[in-house]
Amino acid sequence: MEAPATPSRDDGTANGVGRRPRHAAGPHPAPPRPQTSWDALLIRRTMAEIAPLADKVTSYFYALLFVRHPELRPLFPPAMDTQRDRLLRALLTAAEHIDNTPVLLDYLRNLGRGHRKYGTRPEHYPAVGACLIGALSTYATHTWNPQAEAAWGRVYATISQVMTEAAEADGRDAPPWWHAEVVTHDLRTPDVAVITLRPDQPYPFLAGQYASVETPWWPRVWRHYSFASAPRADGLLTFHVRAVPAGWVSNALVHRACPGDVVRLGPPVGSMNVDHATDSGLLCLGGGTGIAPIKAMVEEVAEHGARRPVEVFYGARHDHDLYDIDTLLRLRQAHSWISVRSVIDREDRHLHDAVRASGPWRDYDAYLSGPPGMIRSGVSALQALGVPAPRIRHDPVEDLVISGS
Ligand SMILES: NC(=O)C1=CN([C@@H]2O[C@H](COP(=O)(O)OP(=O)(O)OC[C@H]3O[C@@H](n4cnc5c(N)ncnc54)[C@H](O)[C@@H]3O)[C@@H](O)[C@H]2O)C=CC1
Repeated sequence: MEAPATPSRDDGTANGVGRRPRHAAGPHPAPPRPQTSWDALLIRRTMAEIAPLADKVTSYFYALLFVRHPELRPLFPPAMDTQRDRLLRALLTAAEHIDNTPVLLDYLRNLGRGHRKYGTRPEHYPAVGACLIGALSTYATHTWNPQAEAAWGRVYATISQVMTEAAEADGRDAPPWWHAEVVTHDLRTPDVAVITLRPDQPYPFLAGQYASVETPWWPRVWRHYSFASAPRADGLLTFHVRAVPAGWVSNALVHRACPGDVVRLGPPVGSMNVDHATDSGLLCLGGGTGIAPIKAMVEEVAEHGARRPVEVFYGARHDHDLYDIDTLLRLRQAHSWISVRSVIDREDRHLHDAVRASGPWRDYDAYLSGPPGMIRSGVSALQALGVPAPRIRHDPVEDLVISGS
């Protein structure tokens, strides 16, 4: 059901799909899962049947949509390859969380808000819903029946209602997108740029969040990047971008963008934020350009004024990949309670090994940001050290799996 171009991060192993609701495992444990409803069972049955045919279902869905509604084609990016994966992911997400109302609502509201920048309007939803049901009924030949169709109809009606209401409410006090001018472009390595932008109007966000970015060279192709600084008094925003092979947006931002160019930004999203209600220590693992939100959060803690232990582990494959170490070292110099350790890959020692060796970390809130493999190995190392899962926070790993384009 996910309509136009949901952004993906393409600086590395991109996060190719709409962010899933299982946001940063936060300090609050997830509520117990309610009993599975009949609709949820029917939805999951369909999903299980179409899972092996995902490619066919998504191609058929888009073919139906563009044949029946050619006026919607311009809302989507010129190349639909990455887009194809997103549809199924959004469906799986909705299906997976259908009985977990607060989580699903949060996800759908963000999705609705995020869709404003694509030009999605309320009247587009029934068109998408009819084509979705058309595609599912064509491929879920064993499980499709009137009950399944009714269940999908109800669920889709809820999804579209929540999304349109959220978009409408957001429209009362926020623009659908922001224009932002490149103010500085600093090529720190042959493929990593630190870019500073000046939005055309105030852009409120929290350290740890991210935004989707569209360049003028690839209209309607959006990618996620995290804010690399805490909110600043001058309103400027900073992003770290690595140009990845065949990464449209990342290559444009790293190798083409110059001061004076104007990009578009979607609204801020993400819930990997610092909890200022506690004074627990922060254990931060940043790998490669994943250091961006970690730096933003450390700056925020510093600005907040409370002295709490902050232990940063900055992982990189080679020395020259530690492109932002000087900034972190300056922060450490200014605040005695911040510690910064860089960890260069060795055959027998990676970032998670270094973190494990310096444990136990049981009393810390852990924040991880970087490639999916790093997040997974970091999380298992921390869990093995006894850090409770609710204290381990990161953006959803599933979103980091699909490569950007
Ligand atoms: N640019 C941004 O704003 C943000 C980027 N990210 C993500 O961070 C990643 C950064 O990519 P690169 O800079 O190319 O990082 P990279 O591939 O150079 O790796 C950085 C660190 O992660 C470790 N690592 C990589 N793969 C691993 C694996 N399979 N198992 C264990 N450790 C592993 C490396 O050892 C190294 O310490 C991308 O996936 C990007 O999507 C995440 C948040 C923000």
